[in-house]
Amino acid sequence: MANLNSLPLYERIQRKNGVKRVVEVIILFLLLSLLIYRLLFLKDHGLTWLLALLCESWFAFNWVLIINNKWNPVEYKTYPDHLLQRVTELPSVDIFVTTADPVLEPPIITINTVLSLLAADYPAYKLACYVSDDGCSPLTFYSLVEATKFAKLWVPFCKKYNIQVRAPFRYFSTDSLTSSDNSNWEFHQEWKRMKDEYELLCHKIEDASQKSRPCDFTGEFVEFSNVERKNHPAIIKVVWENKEGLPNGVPHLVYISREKQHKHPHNSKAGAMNVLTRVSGLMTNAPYMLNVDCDMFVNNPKVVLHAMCLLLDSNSEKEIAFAQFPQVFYDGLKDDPYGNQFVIMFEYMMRGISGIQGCLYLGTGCFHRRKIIYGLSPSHIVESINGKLAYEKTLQEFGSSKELIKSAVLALKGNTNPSNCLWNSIQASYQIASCKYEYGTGWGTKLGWRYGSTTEDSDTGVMIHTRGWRSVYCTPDPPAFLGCAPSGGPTAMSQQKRWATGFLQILFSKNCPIFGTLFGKLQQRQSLVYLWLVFLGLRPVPELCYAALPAYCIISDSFFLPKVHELAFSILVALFVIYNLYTLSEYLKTGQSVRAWWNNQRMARITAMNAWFFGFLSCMLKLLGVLETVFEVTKKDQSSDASNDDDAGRFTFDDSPIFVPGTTILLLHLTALVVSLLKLQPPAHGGHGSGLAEVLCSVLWLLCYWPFLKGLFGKGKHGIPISTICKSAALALLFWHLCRKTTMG
Ligand SMILES: O=c1ccn([C@@H]2O[C@H](COP(=O)(O)OP(=O)(O)O[C@H]3O[C@H](CO)[C@@H](O)[C@H](O)[C@H]3O)[C@@H](O)[C@H]2O)c(=O)[nH]1
Ligand SMILES: [Mn+2]
Repeated sequence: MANLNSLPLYERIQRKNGVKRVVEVIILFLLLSLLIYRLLFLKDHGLTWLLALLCESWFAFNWVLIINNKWNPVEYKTYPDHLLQRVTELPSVDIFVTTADPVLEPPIITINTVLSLLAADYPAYKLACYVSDDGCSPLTFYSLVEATKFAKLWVPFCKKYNIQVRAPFRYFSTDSLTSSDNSNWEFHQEWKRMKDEYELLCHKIEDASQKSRPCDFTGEFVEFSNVERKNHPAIIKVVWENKEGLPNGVPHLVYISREKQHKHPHNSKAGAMNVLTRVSGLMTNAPYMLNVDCDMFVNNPKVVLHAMCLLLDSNSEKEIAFAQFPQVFYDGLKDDPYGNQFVIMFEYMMRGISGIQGCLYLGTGCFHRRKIIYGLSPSHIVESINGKLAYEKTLQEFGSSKELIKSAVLALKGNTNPSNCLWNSIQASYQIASCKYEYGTGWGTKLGWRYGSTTEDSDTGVMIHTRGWRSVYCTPDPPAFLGCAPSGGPTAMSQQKRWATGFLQILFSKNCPIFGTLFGKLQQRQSLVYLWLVFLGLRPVPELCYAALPAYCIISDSFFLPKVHELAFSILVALFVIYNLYTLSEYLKTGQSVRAWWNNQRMARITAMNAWFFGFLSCMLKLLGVLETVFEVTKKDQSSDASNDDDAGRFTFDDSPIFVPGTTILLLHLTALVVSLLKLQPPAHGGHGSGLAEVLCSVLWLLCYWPFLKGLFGKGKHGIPISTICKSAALALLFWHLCRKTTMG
C-alpha cells in the first residue's frame, strides 16, 4: 500500500492555451497597427481623430491587461478522499452568512443557505455558523429559530442518505424522489416527512412575513420590540449549541445583529464581516473562516473538504491565504440576457489569474485563514516558526477587549481552541459588536475586511496579496455554491454601479495596486490584474466617447474611421472579425449559445455606458465630498417563476437616471441613421464626409441598444419611462446642436 502521506491532496495543472495566445497576440498586433495608422495621419485630422486615437489606445491597453490575465491558466484538482485518509483530525471552520434586508433578501433564502451549510459533510462539532443580520429583522431571527428545529431532522437525513443538494428548496424543487432509490421504503417515508416538515416551515415563515409583527415580542424575541433598523443595540443569540459535540448533529448556530447608530458609519458588509470575525473569535475561534452571501447555498456537500485539501497541504500554510470558489448561479435566465452569469469570466479570467499570484477574493464562497485576516504576513510565519511571535507589539490593534486579544493570540499562534460553552462569551461579544468598539483600532485598515470601498472583497484581496500571500481557486464538480444572479435591468445595473464605484475607490486609495507593487509584495503581473479590475470603473469615459463618435461624424458629415479603399480599413475589418470569433469560440467551448455570446457582448456595452458611468460619477462625487456612497443590496429571487415567464429575458427599466446615457446614445444613433438615409448632412469639407464605416458603426450601436429600442415603445416595466426619454432627447438635441455648431464654425 502506498504511503498515505504521499497521496497528494491537490494537483496544480497548467492548462494548454497555445492557440488562444496566438490569436490574442494577433489581435494585439492589429490594435497596434490601427494606433500607428492613427498616429501617422494625426496631423491631417482634427479633434475626432485624436479622440478616436485616445479611446483606441485605452482599448489596446485594456487588451494588454486582459492578455496578462489569461496567459497562464491553471486548474486545481482536489482529492477529499486522500484528505480523509491522511488527516486524523480536521480543523474547525467558522462559517459566516451575511444578510441585510428581509425584503430584498427574503429569510427563506437565508435559511436555505444556512441549512445547506449546517448539513455539510464535515464533523458537526468542527463547524459553527454565524449569521449576521444588518436588517435587525425579527422575521430573520424567527426564521432561523424555526429552521433550527427543522435542521435537527434535515441534517441527519442528508447525512444518512448522502443527499447531494442540501438546500431543501432546491432539493424538493427537483423530482428528488424518483431520481433516488425508489425501492427503499424507509427512505420513501423519511423523504415524505422531510418534505412535509419543510413545507410547514415555509408556511410558518410565510405567515410570519404577512403579519405586521412577525412574532410576539416575548421570550427570545423581547429585544426585537421597538428596534429601529439603523439605530439599535447589538443583539446576539446562540440559536443552537451542539453541546454534546456530536459529529452528525447540528453545528452551532449564532445570530448577530451588530449595534447601529445613525451617526456611526457601519461600513456595510465589511463592517458586518469584522463583527462576525470578532464574535466568532471569542466563541469558537476556528483557524478557518468560510463566508457566503445569504443566497449562496452549498451545492456540493464536500465543499469544506475540498477547501481543506488546498489549505492543509504542508506547503500551503506558508503561502496560501485563501481558497476561493467560483460564483455559479442557479435558474439563470436562458442565454444570459443580462450578461451577469459570468461563465467566461470564471472559466478563463479567474483560471488565468490563478496562474499568477492567485485568484481574486470574490466576497462569497471563500475560505480564509483567521490569522491572515488578523494581519499576519508570510514573514511572520517564518518568525513564529523560529520561536518568537512577531506580532505581540501590535495586539492593541484588536481593540480593548481582553478576551478578544487572548483569543487572537491563540489564533495567531495557530492553536486551535477547543470550543467551550458559547454562552460564556456572550457578555464580551456585546462589547465587540458595539459601533464604538473599532475606534482607534486596526479593524478595517490593518485587520479584517477593509473599509472604504463598496467592493470590500477586491479591496481586502488586494491587501492580502500585497502582504505577499498567494491564493487558490477551487472548482469542484458539481459546483460548490450556487446563488442568484440579478434578473431585471434595474437590479443588474445597480449591482454593476456599486462594483464600478468600489473599484474606483480602490484606485484612488492607499490600497491602489500600483503602490502594492512599489511598496509591498504585490507581484507585478498581479498588480496588472488588479489594474484591469479597477480600471473598469474608468471604462465608461472612452466607451461613451467612442459610441458618440460615429453619430457625431454622420451628423456633421466628417469621419473618424478609414475609408473602404484604404489598407487600414482591412485592419479594422480583420480586427472586428477575429476579435468576435475569438470571444464567440469561448462561449461555444463552455457550452453556451451564440445568443448568450451576443447578449454578453451587448450587455458589456450597456453596462459600461450606464451602470459604470453612474459608478464613475458617484465615486467622483464622493471624492469631491459631495455625496456618500452607499452599498445598495442586490435583490434576490428564489423562485424560478421568472424563467417560465415568456418575457423573462426582456430588458426591464425603471425611472432611475441610470438609463439616461444609454437612451441618449440610442436616440443619437437613430437620428444619425435618419440623417444619413435622407442625406440631410451639411456639405462636407473637401468631399471628406462620413462614409460606410461610420454608418456600419452606427448600425452596430443600434443593435447593441436593441433592448432600449424596444424599451422606447414598451409598456410598464418593459418601457423606458417618459421622463427618461425626455431627458435623453434633450441631451441628444444638445449634442446635435453642438455637432452643427462645430461644422458651421
Ligand atoms: O450593509 C450591508 C450590505 C450588504 N450586506 C451583505 O453583503 C452580501 C452581498 O451583497 P449583495 O447585495 O448580494 O451583493 P452582490 O452584488 O450580489 O455581491 C457581490 O459583490 C459584493 C461587493 O460589491 C460582495 O460583497 C459580494 O460578496 C459579492 O457576491 C449580502 O449577503 C448582503 O446581505 C451586509 O451584510 N451589510
Ligand atoms: Mn449576491
